[in-house]
Amino acid sequence: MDILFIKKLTILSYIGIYEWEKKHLQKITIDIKIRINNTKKNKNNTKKFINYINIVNTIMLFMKNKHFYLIEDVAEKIATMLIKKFQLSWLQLKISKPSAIPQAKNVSYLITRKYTNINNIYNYNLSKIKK
Ligand SMILES: Nc1nc2c(c(=O)[nH]1)N=C([C@H](O)[C@@H](O)CO)CN2
Repeated sequence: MDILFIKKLTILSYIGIYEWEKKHLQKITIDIKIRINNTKKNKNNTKKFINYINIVNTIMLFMKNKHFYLIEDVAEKIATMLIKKFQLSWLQLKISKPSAIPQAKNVSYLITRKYTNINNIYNYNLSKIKK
């Protein structure tokens, strides 16, 4: 099994449950591990690949100018979006908020998600075509 690993993608975002956190940018970091099936080839017999720059740009665009309450929400939303958009079979995503607890170096939320429901993928693609 191969893994594409993006480590400590750093983003300034509006995140937190308190009122002041809606207007105050805070640093979060994201670690993502993506399972890669390296045996797949396309019609021209060349290897398919997941462009990690596209993954990063998708996350940055998603986070831009939005407020999220919980790090749990951000993890779930990004994981769902990446699985659907890039048709990933498995990913692990860790989101960290280093400034959250003064007495702790970091606080993180770690999730592992699989691509399980093909209907969701079709719905997603369809909704994009309709726009
Ligand atoms: N389980 C969680 N607990 C808390 C979160 C969170 O995202 N998930 N967030 C906060 C505050 O926003 C805190 O980070 C402010 O510094 C508190 N608890």
